[in-house]
Amino acid sequence: DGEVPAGLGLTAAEYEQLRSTVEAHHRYAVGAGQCSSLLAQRIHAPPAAVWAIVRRFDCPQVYKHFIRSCALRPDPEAGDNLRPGRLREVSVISGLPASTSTERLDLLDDAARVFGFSITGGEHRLRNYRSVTTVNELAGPGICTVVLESYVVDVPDGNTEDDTRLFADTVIRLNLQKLKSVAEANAAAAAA
Ligand SMILES: C[C@H](/C=C/[C@]1(O)[C@@]2(C)CO[C@]1(C)CC(=O)C2)CC(=O)O
Repeated sequence: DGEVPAGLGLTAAEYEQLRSTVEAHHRYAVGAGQCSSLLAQRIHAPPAAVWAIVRRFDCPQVYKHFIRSCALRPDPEAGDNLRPGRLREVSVISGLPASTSTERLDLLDDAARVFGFSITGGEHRLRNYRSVTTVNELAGPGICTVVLESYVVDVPDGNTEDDTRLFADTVIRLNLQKLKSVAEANAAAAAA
């Protein structure tokens, strides 16, 4: 399908560079009563520097809003290593329709720069939330990294699909903007 998803903020030529990544990592079997979305964030920092932030399953608060604390569940075999299956306990700031979240690391591929996690529990309304984030280099003048983040989630009873997507998209868009700020500030400091 040659179409370019609307609302990504990418040109057709840019999307062509990302199409294989989208098809490999950002496609879901979206069931009845679920919704899914794909967001993109352009970042003027090297992909390796952006990936170094995204890959930190143990401290998402570096680039996410609303998080009060995050603690990895101890894993005697893994120690400090981040590997699929690892769990984290997130607590969020007050004022949201949520208080805690238990999340599982699904994917951490340093070579392909693919990160994925699922929400397995907690006090919130996003059931069966699963997301994948990829960090991609865009060819072209100057350094440009495009982060793609997608998810699939159950639509809670009483909510519409559009409301659920708008809520999750809004949180993710804010997180991606913070990731951009942090990564670009780090790159500027490194260049100084
Ligand atoms: C949408 C998702 C996060 C959602 C939350 O982390 C939570 C799991 C608890 O607080 C939230 C910030 C909002 C909410 O209601 C459910 C984005 C992400 O973590 O990458």
